[in-house]
Amino acid sequence: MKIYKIVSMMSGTSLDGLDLCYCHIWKKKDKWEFEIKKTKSIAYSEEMQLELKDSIFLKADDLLQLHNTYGVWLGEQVNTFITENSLEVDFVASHGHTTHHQPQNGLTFQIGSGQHLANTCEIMTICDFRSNDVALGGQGAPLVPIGDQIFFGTYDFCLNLGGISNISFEAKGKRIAYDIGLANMILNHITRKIDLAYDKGGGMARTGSVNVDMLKALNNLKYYALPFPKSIGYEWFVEEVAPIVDSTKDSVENLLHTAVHHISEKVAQQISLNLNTDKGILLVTGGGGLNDFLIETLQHKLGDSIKVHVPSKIMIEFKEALVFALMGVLRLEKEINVLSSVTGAKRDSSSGVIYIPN
Ligand SMILES: Nc1ncnc2c1ncn2[C@@H]1O[C@H](COP(=O)(O)OP(=O)(O)OP(=O)(O)O)[C@@H](O)[C@H]1O
Ligand SMILES: CC(=O)N[C@H]1[C@@H]2OC[C@@H](O2)[C@@H](O)[C@@H]1O[C@H](C)C(=O)O
Repeated sequence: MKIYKIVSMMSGTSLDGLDLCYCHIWKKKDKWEFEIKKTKSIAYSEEMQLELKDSIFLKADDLLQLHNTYGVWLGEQVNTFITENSLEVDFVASHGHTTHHQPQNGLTFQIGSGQHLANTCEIMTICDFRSNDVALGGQGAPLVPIGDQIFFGTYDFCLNLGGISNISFEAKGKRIAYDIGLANMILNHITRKIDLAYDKGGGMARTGSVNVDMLKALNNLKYYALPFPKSIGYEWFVEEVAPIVDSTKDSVENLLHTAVHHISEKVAQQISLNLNTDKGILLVTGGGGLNDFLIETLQHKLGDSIKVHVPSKIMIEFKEALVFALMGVLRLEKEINVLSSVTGAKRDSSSGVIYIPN
């Protein structure tokens, strides 16, 4: 039995940092299985956070430069992670960092040049998992649902509360998934007003109260009324959401409290629309799983028919990185790793570009 040994990396939209995961993945009796062996999170410096956040405004040559230097930086992080833990590695799977995501215009771009990365760590690297699906007319996102199906299929719903919230579930024998909308991106945007990276445990949000006008404006965002397949990027936040938050004159506590109600209301709505059992389990991963106030508010809005399950901190933080490792394995095995039932592409695909160090 072949056991794949992988270092995978994810840099998400909340811009908190880079997640590295070392795992083993193997197939037993036609079923993929995994074990997470080591993990590491590297918080972005304030400078790097700003550089990545503002990358949507860069000129093409500056963006390409960043693509290359960030690729080298990723390779260096792989080297350090391997040395620190004396790891044996077959390949690296890297999501990169999404700077542009406009599937409606036929484009998505994750920086972190695969060739620079592979050359820096001298290990075969698989990355650029989204472009092929967009070329096939799909959203190129979300991609993690293939992992939900293969590794976490016993849950009725899988919810990711990252920078953006997205959900995945089985309906009529098919995996369905889409970005629901806001999550930590809006919460972090609010706390940055007082130079705070995030609201730990939702403690500040808990002490606030709802700003009715802001809640109404957020709930009325056009994206929520669109049918799936659908996905969003940081561009959407800058254009549609930030103006609502920034024009609301209220305390940080009230802004946070309102945003938590909005996030959980939208998630609960999507679940009740797609619930076809009277007792279901919702797996929640992503940093929002560590926001106690958000989880409590969500459970309250969901009522008794769905039990929110928050797994271990490792699973909360590294599930996405783990799934990119699985996607790399599936790519090498020429098995499907992107589902058109989720993205709306012309067909399923085995996506990801393979770079050999040179
Ligand atoms: N203890 C905590 N309490 C409250 N919120 C937290 C806590 N720890 C992390 N978070 C929130 O989770 C965010 C990180 O979440 P995560 O790493 O899942 O996002 P991401 O992977 O960047 O996003 P995406 O999945 O959208 O790409 C942080 O920026 C912060 O807002
Ligand atoms: C384009 C892009 O990077 N999208 C991210 C983002 O962050 C959450 C949500 O929006 C999801 O669609 C996706 O990430 C995860 C890893 C995914 O593809 O499943």
